[in-house]
Amino acid sequence: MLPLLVSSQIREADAYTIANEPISSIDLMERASKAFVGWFVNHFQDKEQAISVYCGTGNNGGDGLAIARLLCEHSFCNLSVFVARFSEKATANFQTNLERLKAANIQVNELTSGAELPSETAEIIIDALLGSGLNKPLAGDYKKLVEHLNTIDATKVAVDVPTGFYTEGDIPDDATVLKADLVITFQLPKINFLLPESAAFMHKCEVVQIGLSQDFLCQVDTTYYYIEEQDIRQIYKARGRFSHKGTYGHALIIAGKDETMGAALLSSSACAHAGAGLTTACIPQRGLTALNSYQPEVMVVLRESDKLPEVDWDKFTTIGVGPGIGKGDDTLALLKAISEKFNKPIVVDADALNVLAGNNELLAKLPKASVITPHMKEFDRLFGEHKNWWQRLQTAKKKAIELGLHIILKNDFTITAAPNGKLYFNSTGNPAMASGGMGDVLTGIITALLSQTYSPLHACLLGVYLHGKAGDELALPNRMQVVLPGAIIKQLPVTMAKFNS
Ligand SMILES: NC(=O)C1=CN([C@@H]2O[C@H](COP(=O)(O)OP(=O)(O)OC[C@H]3O[C@@H](n4cnc5c(N)ncnc54)[C@H](O)[C@@H]3O)[C@@H](O)[C@H]2O)[C@@H](O)CC1
Ligand SMILES: Nc1ncnc2c1ncn2[C@@H]1O[C@H](COP(=O)(O)OP(=O)(O)O)[C@@H](O)[C@H]1O
Ligand SMILES: [K+]
Repeated sequence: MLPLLVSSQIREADAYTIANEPISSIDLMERASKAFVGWFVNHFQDKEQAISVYCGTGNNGGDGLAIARLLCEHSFCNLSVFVARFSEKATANFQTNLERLKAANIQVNELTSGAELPSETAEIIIDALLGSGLNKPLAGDYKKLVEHLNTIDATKVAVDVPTGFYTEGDIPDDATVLKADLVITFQLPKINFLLPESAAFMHKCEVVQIGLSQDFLCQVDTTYYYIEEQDIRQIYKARGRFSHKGTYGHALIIAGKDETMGAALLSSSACAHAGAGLTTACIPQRGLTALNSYQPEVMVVLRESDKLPEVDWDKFTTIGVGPGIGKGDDTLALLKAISEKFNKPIVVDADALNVLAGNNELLAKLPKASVITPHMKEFDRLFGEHKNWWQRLQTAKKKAIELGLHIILKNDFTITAAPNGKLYFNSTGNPAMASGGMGDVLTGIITALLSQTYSPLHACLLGVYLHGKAGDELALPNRMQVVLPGAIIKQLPVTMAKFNS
């Protein structure tokens, strides 16, 4: 899995690579700039297009100058280069690249403090003003320049980080940030790129490799990881010969009420499709016919509204509870019964979470290492209002450790917070999946994986990945705007089949 680093660790990774590869700092910058240009020339093929490159005087600016020189070498010669001379400071690599640019006879325009900003007609603006070295909100000349660039109707491509964007931590509400159409970032996505607040400042992000030390990246101590297909391949277990339904456990889905029976159908159907050996749904009588016709493979334990269902708890490998179950006292009674009678990890979602929000002491009594799957609103109901996603990450980490639970915070890049204090970002899923019932399917999948004796952490990582991957396989090739939960369910065995080799 990819470790995600905060900016101080990125600097350490640069320094470690320079010292141990070894490679000089200027050559590392050249490599980064070549990686940027390599991606750029493959995707922007019109060499006549007017391009303006705006450079600061730090290393991000140094990249910008090197990029301008390399683009010229690739025959992009309708180039204008601007250096923002807003401070006396300049890094040695910036200086070297300025000299190289001048030696290549490329003209540089200097923008000085307070001077009038250039009128801009370029079709592409490359932003190399500030990168991961940002240490305070933009103010004064930088702020003015970025505000000016934001008014210009051009395609904006940021080098590494959009100027003014905080790569980790809180992004102030009133921050001035360059609005990039595309960010070509070095080596690793930056943590805040994966949070919804970034949407206002970047439309798309591409990661290019610059060869930072793998030794460093393998041993770095970080909280944040990005899960990729190769990690899932290691987690996924193909079915063995001589296995039978007993091998894959018996999952109990407790869900549904009259008005929201669909949630029970979706989660129990997803559970069966994701490979539980047996699936039983605990639902009200009124849902029986619907369930039998929708998914005849699923068995039933009936539930009356004012009475605890008669469940032979020991019979089940795991439980998924909550989708469409309602927020009544009967849900509370059920959760209490589960916490007293069941001691293997379970999945708790939706209304069951809303009931827990009013009965926080019960959260600590859930079976050890259980999984809760809140979306943002459910998360805030459980743990209090948060002003942004960075704060939610910190709470998720703290609560996962404190409660000994796995917290799946659902989002574009769904985050699993584990009791080991680590946060894992998922890399699959797309906006076509933003439709009601999608979370119910996820609950069914994770319950099925627990039933198949995946560890709770692996069940979370694999479940979230497969759910998003099924959605990607359906939506992306056909540019579909909407994929319904039922379609994801049907796709699951196909998605899983690809991991069987
Ligand atoms: N050898 C290396 O260290 C490499 C660095 N790279 C580039 O270097 C960048 C980081 O470079 P730097 O650390 O020089 O930092 P930046 O170029 O991001 O910033 C330059 C300086 O601006 C000042 N600054 C910060 N916030 C400011 C603000 N709000 N207003 C005005 N000035 C402000 C700081 O003193 C900072 O050091 C990366 O984003 C990447 O583009 C790449 O070339 C890869 C290799
Ligand atoms: N834009 C998106 N990108 C990736 N995944 C998404 C997106 N929108 C929704 N999803 C996924 O769909 C699911 C929605 O869950 P939830 O909000 O609980 O739905 P519901 O309550 O309707 O069942 C989550 O797993 C979420 O990650
Ligand atoms: K930048």
